[in-house]
Amino acid sequence: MLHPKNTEIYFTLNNGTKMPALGLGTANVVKQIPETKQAVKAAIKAGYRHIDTAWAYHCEDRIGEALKELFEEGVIKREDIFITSKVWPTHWDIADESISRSLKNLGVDYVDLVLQHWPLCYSRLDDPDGIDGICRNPTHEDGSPHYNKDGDYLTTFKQLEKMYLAKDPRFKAIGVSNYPVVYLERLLKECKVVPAVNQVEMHPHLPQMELRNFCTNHGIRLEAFSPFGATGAPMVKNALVQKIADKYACTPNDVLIAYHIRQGVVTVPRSVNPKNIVSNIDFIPLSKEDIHSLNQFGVENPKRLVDEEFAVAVPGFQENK
Ligand SMILES: NC(=O)C1=CN([C@@H]2O[C@H](COP(=O)(O)OP(=O)(O)OC[C@H]3O[C@@H](n4cnc5c(N)ncnc54)[C@H](OP(=O)(O)O)[C@@H]3O)[C@@H](O)[C@H]2O)C=CC1
Ligand SMILES: O=C1O[C@H](CO)[C@@H](O)[C@@H]1O
Repeated sequence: MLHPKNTEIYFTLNNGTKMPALGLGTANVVKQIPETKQAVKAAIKAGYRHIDTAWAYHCEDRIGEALKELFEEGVIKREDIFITSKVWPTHWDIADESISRSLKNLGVDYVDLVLQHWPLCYSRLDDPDGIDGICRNPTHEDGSPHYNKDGDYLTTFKQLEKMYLAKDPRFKAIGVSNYPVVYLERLLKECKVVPAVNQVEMHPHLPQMELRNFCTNHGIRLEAFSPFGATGAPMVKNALVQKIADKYACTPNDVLIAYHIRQGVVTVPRSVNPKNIVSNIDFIPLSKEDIHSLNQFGVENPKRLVDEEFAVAVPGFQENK
């Protein structure tokens, strides 16, 4: 039976926007940021039509260079691709400014999706070595996160909602990231717009079953970040994933991507290696039974692999520290 490639699968968001199931992640480690441009060009030429980025990744300008060349070469037009950017906690109360900064760096008039990156409010501290002169992860002298104590994390989404309801042409949809169920419950009580997406860490060690059920019931599309377990791709070495890969004669990465797409979850694996970028396109017809066994593995062995210390204020993070 002929299957589509992962890059040919699209999901519809709650406002009718169509989002490619597979995207290229661009949260590259600092030393690999210069490789972002070639990674984006390789991905687009391989058939990817979705780029996941953020102000905080400090690479939107390099993505912009890649897109400029791809548009000029006639490889793609702006309307052919889906771009996500995100508003970082340093910009919790100036989402408008953050969006404008990202569009300038990307060299585009609009993005398809804007996410509130974290439900947190950081102080905005000057940092000549930071991003746009701002310290990305401000801390107190004791190393604890330098939150803005007067800030309310929901302010950011409320600002996005206000711009969205005013039909701001700079984006098509709005959403959140790293929102636990309890924060989504508050958002749904206080806001009019249901987030189109909630981007969270998901993989067989973190199946997020409660969040998955909640988001499905409320029409919020889940998007899996760190599908391979972040830098070094630790999930690739998982014994159950490797056993299932052997069964389908595919790579563990293929299983880790199909695990999401077969459950209606968008995923955005990161790579700067053109061979890996191409290999992540292969669709695997993962069975319901194999998906269930992967979910059950995580239910029995829950493990957050991207447990950011700066997220200590968010329920569900740093709990085992
Ligand atoms: N909203 C949020 O708070 C967050 C969002 N994200 C988003 O999710 C994206 C992906 O998550 P991320 O944590 O970056 O990492 P991933 O889980 O995607 O893993 C990336 C690693 O996998 C390796 N890899 C990729 N493809 C293959 C392959 N076919 N074979 C072997 N190894 C492979 C990469 O190495 P190589 O480059 O050598 O291929 C890299 O080391 C991010 O880039 C970002 O866009 C991530 C974290 C938080
Ligand atoms: O999106 C993000 O990527 C980095 C690295 O994983 C993380 O700090 C942030 O939430």
